Amino acid sequence: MRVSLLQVAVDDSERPEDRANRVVQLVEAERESGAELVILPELWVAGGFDYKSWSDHAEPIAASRPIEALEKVRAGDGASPEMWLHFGSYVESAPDGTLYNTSVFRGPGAVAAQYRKIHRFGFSEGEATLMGPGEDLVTVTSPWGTLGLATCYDLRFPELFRGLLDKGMEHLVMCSAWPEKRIEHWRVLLRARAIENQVFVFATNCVGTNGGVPLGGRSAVIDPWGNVVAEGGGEEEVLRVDVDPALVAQTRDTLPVLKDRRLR
Ligand SMILES: NC(=O)CCC(=O)C(=O)O
Repeated sequence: MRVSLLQVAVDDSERPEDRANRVVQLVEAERESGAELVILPELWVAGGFDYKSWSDHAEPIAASRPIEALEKVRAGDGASPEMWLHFGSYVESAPDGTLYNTSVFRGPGAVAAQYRKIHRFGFSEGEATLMGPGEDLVTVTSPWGTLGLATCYDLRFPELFRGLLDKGMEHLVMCSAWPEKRIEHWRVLLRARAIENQVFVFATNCVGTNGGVPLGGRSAVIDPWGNVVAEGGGEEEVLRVDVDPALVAQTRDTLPVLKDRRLR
């Protein structure tokens, strides 16, 4: 399973359209490198903390130009296999006008999923006041096993991941815009979610300064035993890993703690 995590710089100094064009090229390069699954971060076009611009970027998922451009790269020209792509998340405008922080995931053929972030960050401002909460847990069936989707602040709510586990999750795919200030929480919680659910965690964060908030990077791949397979630094970069998805079943057989769960 060859996975690429694109730790994108989402700087206030770069125009979102320029960033979108740049990221399409980065994804193209991952396709050429042989990646099977590519994962982008949270709100990488509009910016996770540039709240004031969100209404300018809000649109239905079906009308998003960055998604349309990335979909062409994902699907390819038919000469090589279609990729699996987590497009990151976007400011979705729903038909009733509500905004959501919505992740888009697509794979070969008809594989398509959308996840509206359930836990909104910001307390009395930002996402918590400007966006609606998602209601549904989302999993995707893949050749490597069942993928569970989650976004950033969700990481602090372990019951969400138990819910995904009960839906068959074997690998967790996360997109984030997690600030540098609390990056040690991110690092600990990613490992905790991997260990307690015995899953691979593939978590892509942003870097750069967005809405004046420095973002922390440290995108990571954690195996089901809790080992850090790869971890990013604090600059834009691509993490490329080749992992064996069978490690999930092996870990669950070796240390069958999930069979001892008593409360559901
Ligand atoms: N974009 C987010 O959800 C940020 C979450 C965060 O900063 C935190 O949980 O701390």
